[in-house]
Amino acid sequence: YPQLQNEFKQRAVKPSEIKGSYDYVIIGGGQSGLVVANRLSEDPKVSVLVVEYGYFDDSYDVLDIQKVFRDTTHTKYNLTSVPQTQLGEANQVQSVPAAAVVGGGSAINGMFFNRGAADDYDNWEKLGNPGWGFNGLLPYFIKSTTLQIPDAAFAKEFNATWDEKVYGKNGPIQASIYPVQYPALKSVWTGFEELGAERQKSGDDGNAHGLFWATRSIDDRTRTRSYARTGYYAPVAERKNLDLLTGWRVNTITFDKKKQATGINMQSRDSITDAKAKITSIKARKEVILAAGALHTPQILQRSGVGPASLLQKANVPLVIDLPGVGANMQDHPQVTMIVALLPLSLVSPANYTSLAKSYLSQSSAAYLPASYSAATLKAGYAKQQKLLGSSLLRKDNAALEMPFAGNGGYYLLMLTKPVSRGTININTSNPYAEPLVDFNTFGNPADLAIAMEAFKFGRVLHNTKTISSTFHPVELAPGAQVASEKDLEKAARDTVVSTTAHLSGTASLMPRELGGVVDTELKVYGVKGVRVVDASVMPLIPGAHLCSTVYAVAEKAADLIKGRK
Ligand SMILES: Cc1cc2nc3c(=O)[nH]c(=O)nc-3n(C[C@H](O)[C@H](O)[C@H](O)COP(=O)(O)OP(=O)(O)OC[C@H]3O[C@@H](n4cnc5c(N)ncnc54)[C@H](O)[C@@H]3O)c2cc1C
Repeated sequence: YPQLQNEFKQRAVKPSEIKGSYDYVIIGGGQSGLVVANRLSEDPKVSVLVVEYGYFDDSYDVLDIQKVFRDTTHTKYNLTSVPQTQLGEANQVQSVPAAAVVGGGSAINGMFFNRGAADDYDNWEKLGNPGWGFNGLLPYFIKSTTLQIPDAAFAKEFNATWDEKVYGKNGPIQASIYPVQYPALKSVWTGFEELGAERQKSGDDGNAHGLFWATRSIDDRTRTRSYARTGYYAPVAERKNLDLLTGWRVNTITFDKKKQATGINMQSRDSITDAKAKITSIKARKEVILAAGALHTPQILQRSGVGPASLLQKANVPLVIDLPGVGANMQDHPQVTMIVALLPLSLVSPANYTSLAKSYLSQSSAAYLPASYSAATLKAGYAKQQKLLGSSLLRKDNAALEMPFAGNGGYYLLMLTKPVSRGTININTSNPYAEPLVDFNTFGNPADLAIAMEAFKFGRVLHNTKTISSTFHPVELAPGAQVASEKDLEKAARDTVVSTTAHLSGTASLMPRELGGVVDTELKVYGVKGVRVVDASVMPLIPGAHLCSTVYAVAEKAADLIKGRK
């Protein structure tokens, strides 16, 4: 790839070159961290340090879209969840995917690049966050992207459509409709239509329901990955006011007596097992910005004394501010596999959807929350979420299930897009420097289990449509036709559910403090000064989409807020 050399441009600072203070210190050079670093350093008078635990990965495999699921163990954290006793015995401990590399999740993800329905983001606004609905985010979805129009012959053959208005023309991330498709895709499409799924011009204009062409974060000119490093970092790597330090871990944010953040403590990654390792302090003259992802942002806050008081007491961490929401409200998209359409619950389960949604709405709101959600604020926040989610489940223009389809006749991923169970990410109280304890609490709320069982049944209905059955003659390999009774379907769901689609979110939520929120509408952490969160942790409700596109929009909006442009 000689033509791609520029994509790997870098100016890695050596530890000895690091200055003692910067205007902004960004924790994490992953996806959101690089967006904010780029935008803040546009002003040459402003100095920015990014501290990233991972390293640059200059392997061309990163860019090669055929290597999308290559072995990335060297660019990931290696951890598993706590046992989830509500799941099948062999399925309780699950891996927790999280990137550790410059570019973060955007460097290793599957390059699905879609947005949730307008209703998903409007729910953020309805939780008490003016400016954070779909219309408030749309300018940032546009700013972060460039749409690459597919070849006309391809578009005609596959009837591919899109809405140019909702993408940018010069945004850093290339969004394309991938023009290499199996011809049999058309038959899968027809099968969905037989069941009443509606074709949309686009899913990214707020209409993410029914059938539509989703974009991928792929630069179609070179058929390579377009990600935060190529789009946001490489073009500005030479800026002298932007330092990126790799292979270092931020331990804590430091505060003065007035709870004003003063900077960070950090140590080199190769010293983290050494109890006597040298700790380096860096001052932040203006702000410390957390972009460490939904897994580590709550851990760093808790380690710094910002989090649930009882947890911090157990861990012997001196309390700066009691914020029960740090590490709570954790959401991901669980998936059950039966070996893209975004389907409203009414389509997945025409006979039962009203009763499913109503039975969820009639639950006592605190009934299925994790035991650690003792704070009244967390319960109040979930009660408000329950009303919004319940009514979204009843809507016909919002989806409860995602089924991406490729047209190769198999492999249906059934992803629950509106999980109602809530998990936690907390520091390990016996060692806050070990990896955090992740409890997805998948199916903690029986409403998620009920929807997963309906998803299995829907897959069978789809296989039996005239077009799909006659084109593919599908044979169900898993869970298998013998799994028919409600009891067996429930067991299959518990035994096979995958807790994550690598969409960890919500652990430092954008919500009013009295609803268990952690950051305000300017993404400032409640109760302290000079700390913001700009990553996937702030999403108060997980949108019904893969998260990358929303992370770019949130980080772009965050950068404007920090610069004082609203
Ligand atoms: C395997 C995988 C597949 C995915 N597939 C898709 C997909 O196909 N489509 C899609 O839309 N989304 C996908 N996602 C989700 C999406 O990529 C993420 O939601 C998004 O990248 C998260 O961005 P972020 O900025 O919140 O965190 P990240 O990009 O994870 O950035 C956090 C960074 O902080 C660093 N860090 C953490 N702790 C510290 C510390 N103490 N000190 C210094 N640095 C630290 C980490 O090393 C990391 O680089 C996938 C994610 C993964 C992991």
